[in-house]
Amino acid sequence: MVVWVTGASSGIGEELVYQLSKLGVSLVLSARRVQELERVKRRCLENGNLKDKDILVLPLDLTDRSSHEAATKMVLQEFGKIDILVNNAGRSQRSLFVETSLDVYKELIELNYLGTLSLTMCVLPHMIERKQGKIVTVNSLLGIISAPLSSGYCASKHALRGFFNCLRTELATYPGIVVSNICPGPVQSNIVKNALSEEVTKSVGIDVAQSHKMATSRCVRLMLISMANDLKEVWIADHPFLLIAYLWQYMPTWAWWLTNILGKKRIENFKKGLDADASYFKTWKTKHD
Ligand SMILES: NC(=O)c1ccc[n+]([C@@H]2O[C@H](COP(=O)([O-])OP(=O)(O)OC[C@H]3O[C@@H](n4cnc5c(N)ncnc54)[C@H](O)[C@@H]3O)[C@@H](O)[C@H]2O)c1
Repeated sequence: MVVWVTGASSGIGEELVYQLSKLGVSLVLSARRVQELERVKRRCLENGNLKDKDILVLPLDLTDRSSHEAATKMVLQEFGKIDILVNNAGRSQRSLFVETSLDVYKELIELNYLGTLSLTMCVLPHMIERKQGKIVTVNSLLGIISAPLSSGYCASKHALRGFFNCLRTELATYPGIVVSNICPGPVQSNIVKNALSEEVTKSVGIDVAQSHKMATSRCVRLMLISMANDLKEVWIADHPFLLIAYLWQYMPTWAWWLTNILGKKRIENFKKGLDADASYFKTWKTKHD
């Protein structure tokens, strides 16, 4: 199998290629920083069952849509096929709408939404020709629910979920092509550190507490099980996050009431310069450890 993973230089994407390398699939590692991708490749070779020729480092900026066709051709030249495209690259947001430049919203849509669509558009004709393949998109619980300080991120992830649910129905005549939305809750990674803030040139930039988040390895293991079983949508989270997602799905009026209460605290923390999530989840975790 040939698996192409975007955002393979960090977090969920990085862990995903480590676990995939142990399964003996050929890998294409994409992100913007070639040095980081080379580091990840070296670790895949050290820990996995792959040889140098089985891993292609392919630098790619998801927002540079004009480069996506050539990148796809390069993968096909190298391996002759693409079995799975994992649309994983993305950025989050930590800022209030009233304080945020419209450019931040544009960037989140360009990267998380249009960049993902563009790469999918390049790869899909090849899957249609072979009548098989998997398009796996790392969405988020924030593609289902919404939380304050992430309005642009939520919008981009909701858009992605709507798009891929629609694409799946357009591909109904190709039952060998699987379209899968993976929706994790909080997972340990650099997502908050790399999140956009009020200006497009400004990211959060600091390490935040991660102990209330799911271990990256656990999230990726559950992703792989979902992929192996062709699941169409997967919610990967512990409680209370999973419970909140169920509330949003089945009892939205209650969910909005609860989100207003929790959200108020989140905004307070943010305004004090604290990590928006850590303080109240720390209390919850201590009670339940
Ligand atoms: N960590 C979480 O809590 C969490 C929860 C739900 C969903 N997600 C989603 O998981 C995916 C991976 O995020 P992560 O948590 O590993 O964060 P991360 O910041 O550790 O990794 C993000 C990856 O995307 C890449 N990337 C960013 N901008 C890019 C661009 N313009 N072109 C190409 N690559 C680019 C980064 O280089 C990095 O490799 C994202 O789509 C994110 O929305 C994360």
